[in-house]
Amino acid sequence: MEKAIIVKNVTKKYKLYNGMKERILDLITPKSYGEDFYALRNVSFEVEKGDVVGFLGINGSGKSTLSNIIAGIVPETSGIVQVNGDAALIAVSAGLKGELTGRDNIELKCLMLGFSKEEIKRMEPDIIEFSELGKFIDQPVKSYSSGMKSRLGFAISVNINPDILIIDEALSVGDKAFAEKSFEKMKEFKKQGKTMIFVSHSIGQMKQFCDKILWLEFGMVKDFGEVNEVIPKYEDFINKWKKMSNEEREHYKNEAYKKHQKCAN
Ligand SMILES: Nc1ncnc2c1ncn2[C@@H]1O[C@H](COP(=O)(O)OP(=O)(O)OP(=O)(O)O)[C@@H](O)[C@H]1O
Repeated sequence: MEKAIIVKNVTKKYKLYNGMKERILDLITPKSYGEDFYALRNVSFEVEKGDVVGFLGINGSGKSTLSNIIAGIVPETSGIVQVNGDAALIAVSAGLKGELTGRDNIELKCLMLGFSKEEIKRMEPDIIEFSELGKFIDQPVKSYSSGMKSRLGFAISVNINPDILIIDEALSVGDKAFAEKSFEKMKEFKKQGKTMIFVSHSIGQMKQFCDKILWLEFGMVKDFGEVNEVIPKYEDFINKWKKMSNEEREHYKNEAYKKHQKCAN
């Protein structure tokens, strides 16, 4: 099978600073200040062409970090990321410039992706229609609600028709009607055999839409496999997690981060 995405031993390290002073001191004497924080640790998985893979995990598990790395927006600290084709990320307001109008953002994003002015003029009416922004298309994006930004981002990304589509929580901010229309569009793409990554907290949508699930837990791969195998395990975990006290959750989290160290050694 042809691979669309190969992720091998990917780690993303951030520095956490205790206040502005530490941040500035670290700029002067790099690596002396701040605490290392691993948003992802040794993440490996492969996506076959035409597969729809859902990223699942509780808040802060690294789903958006990994999506951004695959989309080429955030650099990995180490490891290998191979993406075979154009990848477009649809995330809440990803890549939109607030000072520019919606229409200018369409042009800018399409130009950056290598479309000619003529091609953009041809695509523009479909993008505007899909976005349902009406006259707001000529207003600066900074005046848009998060739902409006998400609609514009979604409309641009689906109309440029990329090989790989990465949808990060973009359906959760729009209204129900727009989310349903977008979900239908995604199903259409799936039928066409497009490769997709879908980040959502909606297990129902995952079951309907995804072939495989990557379950991330505190930056590490907890499981990767067929939807029917991984989702029941995730649901069991969520039920346990819901019943845990704050102390129990903290303990669970600390144990997970200890595993980080082990897998790095
Ligand atoms: N620029 C940054 N600097 C420091 N830490 C960061 C940065 N970006 C993300 N993180 C941390 O990395 C971890 C993973 O974040 P990420 O947004 O990828 O998680 P997520 O699974 O998408 O969460 P959610 O479900 O809440 O959207 C979090 O602990 C977050 O605080």
